[in-house]
Amino acid sequence: MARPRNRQTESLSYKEQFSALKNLPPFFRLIWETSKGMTLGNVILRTINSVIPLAMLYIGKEIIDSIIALQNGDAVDQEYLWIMVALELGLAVISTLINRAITLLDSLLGDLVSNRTSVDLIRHAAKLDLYQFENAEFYDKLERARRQTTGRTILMSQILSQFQDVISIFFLGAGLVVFNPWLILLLFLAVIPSFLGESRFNQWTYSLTRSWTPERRELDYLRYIGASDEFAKEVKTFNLADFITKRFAYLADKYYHANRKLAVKRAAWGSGLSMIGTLAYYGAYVFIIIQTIGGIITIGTLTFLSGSFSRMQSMLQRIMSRFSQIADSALYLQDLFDFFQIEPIINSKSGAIAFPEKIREGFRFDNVSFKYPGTERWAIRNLSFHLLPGEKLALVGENGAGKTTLVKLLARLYEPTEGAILLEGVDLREYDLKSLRDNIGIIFQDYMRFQFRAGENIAVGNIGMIEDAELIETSARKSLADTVIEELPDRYQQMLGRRFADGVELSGGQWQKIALARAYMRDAQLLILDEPTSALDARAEHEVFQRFADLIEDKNAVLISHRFSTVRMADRILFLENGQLLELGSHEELLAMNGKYAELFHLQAQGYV
Ligand SMILES: Nc1ncnc2c1ncn2[C@@H]1O[C@H](COP(=O)(O)OP(=O)(O)OP(=O)(O)O)[C@@H](O)[C@H]1O
Repeated sequence: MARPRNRQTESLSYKEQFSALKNLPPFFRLIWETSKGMTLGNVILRTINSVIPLAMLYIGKEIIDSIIALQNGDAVDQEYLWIMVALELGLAVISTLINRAITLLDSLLGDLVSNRTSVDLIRHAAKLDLYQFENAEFYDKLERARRQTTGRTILMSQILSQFQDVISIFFLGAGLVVFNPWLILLLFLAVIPSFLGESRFNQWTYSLTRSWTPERRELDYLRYIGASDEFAKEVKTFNLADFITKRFAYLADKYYHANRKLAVKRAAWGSGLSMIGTLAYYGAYVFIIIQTIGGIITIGTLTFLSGSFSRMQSMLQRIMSRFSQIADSALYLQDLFDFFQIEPIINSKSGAIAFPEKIREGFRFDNVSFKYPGTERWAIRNLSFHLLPGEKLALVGENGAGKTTLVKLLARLYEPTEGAILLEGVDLREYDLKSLRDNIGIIFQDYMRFQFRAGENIAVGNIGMIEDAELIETSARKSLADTVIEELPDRYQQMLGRRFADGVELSGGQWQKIALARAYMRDAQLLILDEPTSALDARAEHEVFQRFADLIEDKNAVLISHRFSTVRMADRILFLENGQLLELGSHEELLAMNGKYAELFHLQAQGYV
């Protein structure tokens, strides 16, 4: 059972927390660029709203003083009083409307920002290298970044509210200073302990959440396998529900306890520290009452001052605790920006050359060796061979021999650790990556079954041509997927898979025919089929490959198959063992050699393999 690893539990320093604020300007830029109009509208409305509290308090003071003057007979004209009441009503109405508009803008803008971040995240992830996806640390980063795409709406309104409250407090403070500047000092002293406490706890929470990223990722994974269509079949037949729940409960419980400890501590300290603020308020209140009794200030001023003191106190507390929340969110934001900082290693060089229009010399493996990042074992070792122009080469070898690795190197999904792969005598690394990818089509054994429409599932082979129905249908005919599609109720418009409404599930072999059609969607000069036909019966596979070889004419092809009846159709066969070239030649040549290929061929012919 997975146990929490050694985690870094110490919290971040105040300096680190403050330095995270540097993420706010780029974040604000992101909001601004998402919608200038909404951001501006939001800021204007909040600025107007921030003056309202002071205006309301002042009008309240005038109302009370007017009433008292009328009662005492110091005044007879009620007009001023009613004007003030009407003004207060007007302000209350305006404030309500503005608040509603702000909430609306916040949520709309928040949605747009989160959509935009998600799009950027998908785009950036697609740019990264394949090996980066095979690294757990990378997944943690990706996971943390992914979580930031939706949660940041709150941060946005927090920053804007902060701006609004700071202006409000400035106005309220000005009123208070006129009366007694010491009250302001008292106010600040009262909220500082609570602020420091809050930010300390925020740092602890951040450290805790961060150090638990691998477990939270595992929890998400367990939740997913425990309740998803993809796994339902095996979870049921193997009776895995208990195993998954126990594993989930163990991890979730540990996380809950770690979290609870902190939450309880936070609540206890939080209430103690905010009590100091309450005491300060009542201290100031007593002082103001004494001044009123002494006749130094009017009752209206008393309500104005106590009102503005109390509002300022709660506002200041809010500003301070919100500040630490913002700093905290800014730390999380760091995860998002960190992810965007990760750059792929496999890139086009400046001055990269385009893929040749027609291959004349072919591909040459020049003493190529390759280790997967983070592993010690050579997956490919000292491999040298020449793939001639137009040649159809079959790769054979036992499981784990390195066949898929070889084609991944050929498509530059990875780069050789040693040696080089040359195309037309030039290192593959010198070619423009996009032009290279456009000219190499691969269908992997673990190709994706997209829960899209049938036509779209074929179009993914060359997504730029998704509107070209004729090309999609021709590709389907070439891979024999047309017979599958003809039987679907909505034909090319048929939703595939069971995840969405009216989806139709296909058999393994039917899916493979659809996936194979992707290879025909683009005019690639090198086509690679990495066992995408394993679910077809031997006759169908033979037919598919025969058609494939005929249809691609003079283009290069690399085929991987465990069926010798298919393999023998290739011009030459490369036999790999432990990443090394064991035998290379035509079917007849290899049989004559009477080596490993011949041995396996005869075994299969007799029905033993
Ligand atoms: N992403 C990876 N990270 C680390 N090692 C890997 C990775 N993919 C494959 N390997 C290792 O590299 C070796 C070659 O694997 P490869 O997938 O190329 O074999 P294969 O010949 O295609 O096998 P099969 O016939 O089973 O598809 C294996 O030992 C495998 O464990």
